[in-house]
Amino acid sequence: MELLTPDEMGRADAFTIANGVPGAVLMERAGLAVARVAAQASGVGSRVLVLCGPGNNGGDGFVAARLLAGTGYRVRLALLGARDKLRGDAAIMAGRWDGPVEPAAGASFEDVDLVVDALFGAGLARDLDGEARALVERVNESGLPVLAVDLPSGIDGATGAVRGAAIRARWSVTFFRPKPGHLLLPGRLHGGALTVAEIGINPAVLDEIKPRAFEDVPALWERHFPVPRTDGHKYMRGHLVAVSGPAQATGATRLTARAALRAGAGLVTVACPAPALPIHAANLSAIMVRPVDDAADLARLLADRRLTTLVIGPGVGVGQGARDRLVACADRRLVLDADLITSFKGDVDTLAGLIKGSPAAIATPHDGEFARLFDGCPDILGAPSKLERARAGAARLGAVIVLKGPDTVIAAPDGRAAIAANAPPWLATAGAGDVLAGIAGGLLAQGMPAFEAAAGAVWLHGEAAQEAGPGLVADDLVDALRPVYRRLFARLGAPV
Ligand SMILES: NC(=O)C1=CN([C@@H]2O[C@H](COP(=O)(O)OP(=O)(O)OC[C@H]3O[C@@H](n4cnc5c(N)ncnc54)[C@H](OP(=O)(O)O)[C@@H]3O)[C@@H](O)[C@H]2O)[C@@H](O)CC1
Ligand SMILES: [K+]
Repeated sequence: MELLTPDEMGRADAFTIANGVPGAVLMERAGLAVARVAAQASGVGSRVLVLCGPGNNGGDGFVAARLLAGTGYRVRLALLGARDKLRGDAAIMAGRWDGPVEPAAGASFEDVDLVVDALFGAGLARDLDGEARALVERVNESGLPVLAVDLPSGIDGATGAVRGAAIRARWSVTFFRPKPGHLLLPGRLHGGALTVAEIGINPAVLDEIKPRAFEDVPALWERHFPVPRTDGHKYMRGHLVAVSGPAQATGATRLTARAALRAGAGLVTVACPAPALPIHAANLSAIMVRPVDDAADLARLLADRRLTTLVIGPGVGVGQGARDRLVACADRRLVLDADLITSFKGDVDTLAGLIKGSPAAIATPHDGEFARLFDGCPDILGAPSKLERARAGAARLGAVIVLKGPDTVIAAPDGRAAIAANAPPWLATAGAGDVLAGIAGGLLAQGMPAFEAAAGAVWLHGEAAQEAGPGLVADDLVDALRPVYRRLFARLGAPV
C-alpha cells in the first residue's frame, strides 16, 4: 500500500542493484510482467506494436517484444530516437532483440491489435513536445487498446499531471509499488486497470526510503479501528455533538449525526438553535437534541467533559456565529467542515491558533473550501500536486486535512498522506460530505487517532457508496455502512 514517487522508486532500484541484483535482471523481470499482462489482454497470434522510448522504459519494451514474439505473437517494434543512443540496460535489451526496429515517427497503426506503450516512465522530465507528443496523440487517436509500461507516457508519476499530452491506456503494469500518479487524477483516468508486479526489489528498501504516501486501504488504519467489545458499553465509545444551523438548514446536521452514530459513536447529540429543535426532534430517534442558541450556550453544554467530540460546519452558516462556536469547543476532538472552514477564509492562522489545543482535529474541505481557507498562501495553493497541496495545508493548519474529490487526499501535519481510489462517481451528490464528516467524527469519538480516523472514514464512505450503487442519495450512505462494517469486522476478526 506504500506509494513511491519516481525518485523513491529510482532509489529502490539502485538499492537493489547495489545489493547484487543486476539492473538487467530487474529489466528482464519487468519486461516479463508486461508480456504476461499483454498475453492476458490479447490472445496468442495477435498483432502487437511495441513503442519504445529512449530510456529504460523503452528497455522494458524491448524485453516484452522479445518474449511476446517468442510465444507466438506477431510483434512489430518502433523506437523513438536513435538506436545507437540507447544506454546501459536498455542498450543491452535492444541487443537481445533480433527483429526489425522501425522509426516510431512514421509507424503505421494499421493491422494492430494491441499497442504496448514503453515510451516514457519514471524518467519523464519535462512536457512532451515535437515528435514524442505527436506520437502520443496519434496513439490516442487510433483508438487501439494500449498497455502502458510503468506509467502511461506523459503522466507524471509523482503528481498524476499530464505533461503536454499523455497516453490513454486500458491497462498499466507498474513495478514493486504504485506511484502517486497512478491514483491522483488525471493520471488514474489515463492508466486503466493497474497491475503491480514484483520484479525482485528487496522490500527492506522501504526501511531506507521510509515512504510517506500510501493508498487508503484498511491495512493503513485497521490497527487503530475501534471494534466494539463484548464487555463494552456505549459510554466507552464516546459522546459526539453535531452543531446544527438554524431551522431552515437542519438536514446536513442530521446526516452528520446519523453517520456518526452508525460509525460507532456511543452517543450523539444535536446542538441546535431553539427554533430548530422541534424539526430535529421530529426526525431523530436514537439521537438526542439540545437547544444551543449561541456560543455561550455551547460552552455551557460542553461543561460536561464527557462530550469529547464535535462536528461543526455542515449547515452551521458562514460568519462570526460559526467562529464563536468554534472557540467554545476548540479543546475537544474536532471535525471541521463546510461553513466553518469558509468562515475562516484567508485566515488559516487564526483557525490554526484556535485548534492548537485540540487533541485530534480533522478538516474536510473540498477544493473550493481549501482554496478559500488558504487564500493568500500561494506556496500551498500552487504546490505541484493535490498530494503536496494537502500536505502543505495540513502542516500550516496543524490538523489532518481531507482534501475531497474523486482522488481524496488525507494528509497529516507530520507529512504522512493517503490517497483514496475507491469512490465511485455517484458519490458526488448533495450531502455526501456531511455524511463523511459524521463518519470521521464517529471514529474520533471512539478514540481513533486523527490521521487514521480520517483515512478510515474516507475509505468507509467510498465503500458505502459502492455498496449503495448508482442512484445513491446521501441518506443511503448511512444505511449502506452496515454491510461495509460487517465485512470490515469479519476481516478484523470481530464478532459479526
Ligand atoms: N532503473 C532500473 O533498473 C529499472 C527501471 N525500469 C524501467 O525504467 C524506467 C525508468 O527509466 P529511465 O529512468 O531511463 O526513464 P524513462 O522513463 O525511460 O525516460 C528517460 C528518457 O526519456 C527522455 N525524456 C524524458 N522526458 C522527455 C520528454 N518530455 N520528451 C522527450 N524525451 C524525454 C530522457 O531524455 P533526457 O531527459 O535525458 O534528454 C531519457 O532518454 C521505469 O519507468 C521502468 O519502466 C524497470 O526496467 C525496472 C528496472
Ligand atoms: K510508458
